[in-house]
Amino acid sequence: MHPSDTAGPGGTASAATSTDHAIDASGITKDYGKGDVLHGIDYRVPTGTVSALLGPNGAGKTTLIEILEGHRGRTSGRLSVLGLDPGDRRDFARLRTRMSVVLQQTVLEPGLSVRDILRRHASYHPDPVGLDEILDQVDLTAKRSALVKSLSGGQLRRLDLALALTGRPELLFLDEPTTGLDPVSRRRIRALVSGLRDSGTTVVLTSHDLAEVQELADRVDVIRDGAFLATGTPDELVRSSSAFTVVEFADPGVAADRLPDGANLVNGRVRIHTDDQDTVVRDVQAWAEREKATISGLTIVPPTLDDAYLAMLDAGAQKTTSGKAE
Ligand SMILES: Nc1ncnc2c1ncn2[C@@H]1O[C@H](COP(=O)(O)OP(=O)(O)OP(=O)(O)O)[C@@H](O)[C@H]1O
Repeated sequence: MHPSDTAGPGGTASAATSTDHAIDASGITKDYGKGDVLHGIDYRVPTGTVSALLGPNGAGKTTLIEILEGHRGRTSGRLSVLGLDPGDRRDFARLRTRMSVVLQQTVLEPGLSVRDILRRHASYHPDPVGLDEILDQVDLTAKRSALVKSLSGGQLRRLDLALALTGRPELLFLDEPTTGLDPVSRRRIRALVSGLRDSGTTVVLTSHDLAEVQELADRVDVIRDGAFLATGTPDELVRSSSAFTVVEFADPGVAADRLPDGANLVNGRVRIHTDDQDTVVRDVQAWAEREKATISGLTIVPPTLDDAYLAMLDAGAQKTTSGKAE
């Protein structure tokens, strides 16, 4: 889509030049006509990093990403993407050669071969990645002569990615890049994204696969109801969340009322949730000595980004609920 709806205050804001941040947005609002769905978003993405944008359905992710891509106008706020303003028609045209977008679904001509579609796309760019190299990167070498209409869903997604990478974009927007891919392709695409970042490409990722986000993202922004709830590295978000570490060991066969404080028996294992694993492990050892119980198969599983994200949304929901009640 061309930025036909980019008129408005956003379209006239001047773009600051910024080399250390591929994206530098402040005070972005969006009103589709029924009130703001983005409430003054400040969003900065350092150059050469992978940033993930997370949030529940309707949070405003697509709206924000489309504004950053120049496919949607903002109501107000300042925005610089690669030093240009995507809301400005001329800047948008310049940005198109420097950034790429991989959507979940793209319509490609079904009667063209993979090779022909990639060659044609390469002709739009001054310094395209070579055909063999790009096919290898997305693992489609064996399909170079296949027609688009004969490709599987996963192969189409990889072709989309190849098209996006052909022009060596400085900034890449990826929407659920590995959804629908088999585990081997998924691993390969993740390695490809890491490699892009290592070579200086900035990647903005939206994904509901939080294990993938935890593996790939240098930073994560969580948006809810049009405002950021949290920002940080995956580790920072996990550490600052109220999600628990789980300490577990095999059921030593003691009576339920003699288990350690706060412990539950789950599927033949004693399970304790804690935010202080060292104390729990010490307490469990002391308990075992007292009870003459044998501890075996002890595991300590720290919270994941998935756990932290759910705890964060839960806490946000509780805040909203208590706010309404007051
Ligand atoms: N074209 C539109 N016209 C009017 N309202 C819209 C339009 N697009 C989105 N909205 C509203 O803006 C809000 C944010 O929607 P948006 O699609 O940005 O959320 P999202 O986080 O991408 O959600 P999802 O994960 O479901 O795709 C929602 O309340 C939605 O109903």
